[in-house]
Amino acid sequence: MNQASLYQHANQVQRHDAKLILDEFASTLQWRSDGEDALLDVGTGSGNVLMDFVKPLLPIRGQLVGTDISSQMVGYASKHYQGEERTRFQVLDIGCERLPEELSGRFDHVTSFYCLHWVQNLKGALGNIYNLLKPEGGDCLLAFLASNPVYEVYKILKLNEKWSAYMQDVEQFISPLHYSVNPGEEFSKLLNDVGFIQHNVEIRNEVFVYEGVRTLKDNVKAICPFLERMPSTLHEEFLDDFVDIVISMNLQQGEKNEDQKFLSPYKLVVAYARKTPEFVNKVFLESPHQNMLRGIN
Ligand SMILES: C[S@@+](CC[C@H](N)C(=O)[O-])C[C@H]1O[C@@H](n2cnc3c(N)ncnc32)[C@H](O)[C@@H]1O
Ligand SMILES: CC(C)=CCC/C(C)=C/CC/C(C)=C/C(=O)O
Repeated sequence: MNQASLYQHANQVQRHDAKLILDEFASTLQWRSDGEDALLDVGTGSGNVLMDFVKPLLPIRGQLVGTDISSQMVGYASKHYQGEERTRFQVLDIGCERLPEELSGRFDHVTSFYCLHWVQNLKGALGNIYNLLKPEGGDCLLAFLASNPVYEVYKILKLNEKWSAYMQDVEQFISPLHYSVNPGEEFSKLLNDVGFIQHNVEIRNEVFVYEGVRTLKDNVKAICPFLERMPSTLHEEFLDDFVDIVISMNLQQGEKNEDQKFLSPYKLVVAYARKTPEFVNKVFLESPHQNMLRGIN
């Protein structure tokens, strides 16, 4: 996905989920007492989630780094938010073999919203998130799709000879947890494997309602990796076929008029993890969030 301005204007579900999760975890994140927190966001995209919902939580002297694998996204965010103090954007593939020196071990917090389902090497990405945090401790808040009906729609579209040539590698764009029978347990194990000793992982069953066919198509256009491979003259036909499959999956409500809605039931992984036990022990003694801590492994 490289269409930053499309994404910036058609990311209602992503904004909705990030805001809810940040409201919930704002006081669980372990803010420094000196207000000099450094926070790195993974898969920032066009930047509006980071700037609208994460930046307002950061203390006044905090530093923010937005990162993304797409130089187009980074270019858009840098331009759109130029002049924002203590904020910069840089290209980073969170699945990379070796983290850039200037990022490794520098951060108090790592956040990531709606990115990790794009990364097939989830363990490598989590290892990198662990290593982005300072050696003495830090925490991360991660939210991404375990499953979404969009993946089943892609697989059906690939069977159609009109689209199959553009979709040969469809599995590369399906969440690595989509086929998991217990995505929460699988993700907890990965967090453990890379070194996070304390963590809380939840799988949330959500339903998002897209109001009208244009809203659904715009949201698909903003994230669908296959459209940029085909001539733009085919886009509307591809999207029409997409919508027909959604209807055949009984995800439509109402008829072809103003009342037409599309339901998207999906599973969201929401994970909060801290790096060091000493750090956690201190937090356990001080934290008022007893219900949250009961869930920590
Ligand atoms: C759906 S957008 C989410 C953007 C933003 N976090 C939000 O919540 O609106 C996913 C972003 O993850 C980025 N991405 C995909 N694979 C990545 C990787 N391996 N490393 C870093 N970013 C990646 C994409 O380029 C895209 O901008
Ligand atoms: C009804 C139906 C199939 C809706 C799918 C809607 C949609 C655009 C899902 C996108 C999921 C996704 C991969 C989001 C992202 O990465 O931001």
